[in-house]
Amino acid sequence: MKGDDFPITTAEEAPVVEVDGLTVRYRTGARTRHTAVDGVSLRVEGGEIVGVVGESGSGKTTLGMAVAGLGPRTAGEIRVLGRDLAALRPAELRRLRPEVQVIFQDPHGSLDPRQSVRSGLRELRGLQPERTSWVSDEELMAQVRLAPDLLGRLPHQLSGGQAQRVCIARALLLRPRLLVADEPTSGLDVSVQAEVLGLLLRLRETTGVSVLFVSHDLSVVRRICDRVYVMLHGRVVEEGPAARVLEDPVHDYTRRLVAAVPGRRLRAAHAAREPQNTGSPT
Ligand SMILES: Nc1ncnc2c1ncn2[C@@H]1O[C@H](COP(=O)(O)OP(=O)(O)OP(=O)(O)O)[C@@H](O)[C@H]1O
Repeated sequence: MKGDDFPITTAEEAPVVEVDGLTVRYRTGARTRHTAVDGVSLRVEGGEIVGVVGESGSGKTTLGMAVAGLGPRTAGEIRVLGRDLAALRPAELRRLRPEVQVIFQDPHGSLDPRQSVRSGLRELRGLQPERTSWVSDEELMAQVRLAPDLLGRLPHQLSGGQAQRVCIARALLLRPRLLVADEPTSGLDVSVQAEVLGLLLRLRETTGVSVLFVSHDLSVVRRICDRVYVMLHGRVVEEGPAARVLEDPVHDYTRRLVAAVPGRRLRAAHAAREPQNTGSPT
């Protein structure tokens, strides 16, 4: 089999991502290591939105970056569409890489400040011409509910919400099976946050994309996630359907996290699980 031509297992056949016993240790000095992720196992099925929650420093970002193939892995296995990332040859890895795209907290920081939206998309198309030919720039903008005249703008001419939608559009252009979204709405106003969450839910319906949603905000997680993993000191201490975990937590730590959320916000998030108003182009 040619290295760049192996068949990628479809989401129907294998989970989009399976993580088994993942451990990540950072070197913190000549003789010291910090274990940021400690034997974590998780899976994300096709079309699922799966949350990873926990306090600051619990290892969420480290886990998300390892799943995206962008961060270190000390031990354990990460399988994307049934393929063990560590066992792939470079050409196979290059082929698999676009299947997982990342959206970060700071959309402006993720965009090249000198590039208009359109020239940024052009550059991505140049890198992956076959994978990106399925959609025009204008259609892509419509998918993320952005007006086409924003294509000519530079990042600093976009609001935070618009810039995050551009980042989502850039990720979608590559037709990924998984979005790793690391606190994607944390820097946004509440109403803009709701629009971006609504957009992610709608994209899941229209494209079948799965999302690994990293967040410390339980009301946001309750609003969009099907299942959730709760992390403490690098370990998963509780997992299950988001409704069960956040409304009837078993682990003391999860109880404390839930208790810290003003009651009204979790109830509002519960109500917001109903059909979304994703807003019109902005
Ligand atoms: N490059 C690094 N070198 C050393 N330690 C690191 C490094 N990156 C992260 N850490 C440590 O690993 C632990 C997990 O960090 P991580 O960023 O994954 O947590 P997090 O749950 O995403 O936190 P936050 O919500 O604040 O982003 C923390 O104790 C952090 O200080």
